[in-house]
Amino acid sequence: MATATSIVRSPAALLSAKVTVSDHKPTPTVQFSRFPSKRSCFTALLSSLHDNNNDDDNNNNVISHPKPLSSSQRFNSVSNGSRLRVAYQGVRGAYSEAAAEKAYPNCEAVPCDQFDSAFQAVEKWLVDRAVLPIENSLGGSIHRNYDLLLRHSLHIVGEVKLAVQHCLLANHGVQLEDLSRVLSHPQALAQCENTLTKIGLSREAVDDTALAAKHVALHKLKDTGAVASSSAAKIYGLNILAQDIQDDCDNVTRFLILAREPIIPGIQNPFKTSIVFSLEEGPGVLFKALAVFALRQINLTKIESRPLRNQPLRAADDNNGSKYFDYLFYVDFEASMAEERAQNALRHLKEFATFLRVLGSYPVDTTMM
Ligand SMILES: O=C(O)C(=O)C[C@]1(C(=O)O)C=C[C@@H](O)C=C1
Repeated sequence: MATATSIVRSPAALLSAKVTVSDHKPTPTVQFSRFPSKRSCFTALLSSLHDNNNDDDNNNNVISHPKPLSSSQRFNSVSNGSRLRVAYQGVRGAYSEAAAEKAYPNCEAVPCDQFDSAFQAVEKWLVDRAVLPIENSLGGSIHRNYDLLLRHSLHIVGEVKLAVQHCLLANHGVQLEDLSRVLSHPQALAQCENTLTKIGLSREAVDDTALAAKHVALHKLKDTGAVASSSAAKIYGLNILAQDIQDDCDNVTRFLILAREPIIPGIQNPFKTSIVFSLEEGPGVLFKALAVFALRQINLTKIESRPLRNQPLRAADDNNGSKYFDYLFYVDFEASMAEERAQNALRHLKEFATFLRVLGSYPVDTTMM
């Protein structure tokens, strides 16, 4: 199993935190001797690297001239032979760590306290990739990551589907009847909604499933359990009271793999492309947008709409004082950007979209089909 390192939040650990940037960019190893106590490790880490990066950017503008990866490179280690560093949100034992290891079996999985920190870790060259959840078959979309995809400029270079099997965990000696409360990530609580209602436990949300397990173990709680993985049970020394407590046995979370550079899209394997666009207000405009794919026999696998945050409302053209909500549309379609039909579809969409960005064209994870 890959070891989790470096990006930590406990102040004690910060005293010895050491981060080595293992990719092509010659940013030096960063060592911390001391941090202001209340400041998050990550924030301090970023600002300490900021000056370095600025210098570098001014000199050779590395970040604004990305070097595309080939699609086969997705599974390799970095070019200098060291292990790929992959950021995930959560602590050891989180499903996201398992997803990072499924994507890159020999990687060094790097925990981050927030999704945003994982994005920034890639952007600041602290890690090589980030693996972040985007949707779940029971709980639906992880909206925060949709929003972050647009706020940051990373590229989607792959996807990973992970079967999520939740357990109800408690300290040794604690029985189901002793529990009145359960902690977990909101998605995990939503995926076990029916089971938890049947048992009659109150729910409390924390940042990730493994953190819930860690908290229950650390504080030796007797009335509180955690919904988390069997590997979290092992890591934090908890007892598994019940297994497979998700509301449907087919519980799958889809994660995106993010990198600084896009991959060169291929046509040998099934590819998927993710885009985001906005449209003028008007009857049938979304219908017209989706038709650019239907006309070319391109199958859509996902559509998600999110409010356009910097311009959430738009006045109606007829000047009657009414206002519309403005939206961004995220669409995944089954074609590679190397295919002419995909290029034509996007050229067509561009004729009337007010904004369009390709988030990535990447191989489909076929392991769960
Ligand atoms: O809390 C975790 O263990 C996570 O990795 C996060 C997360 C999510 O955000 O959806 C990942 C997979 C499961 O769907 C539940 C939680």
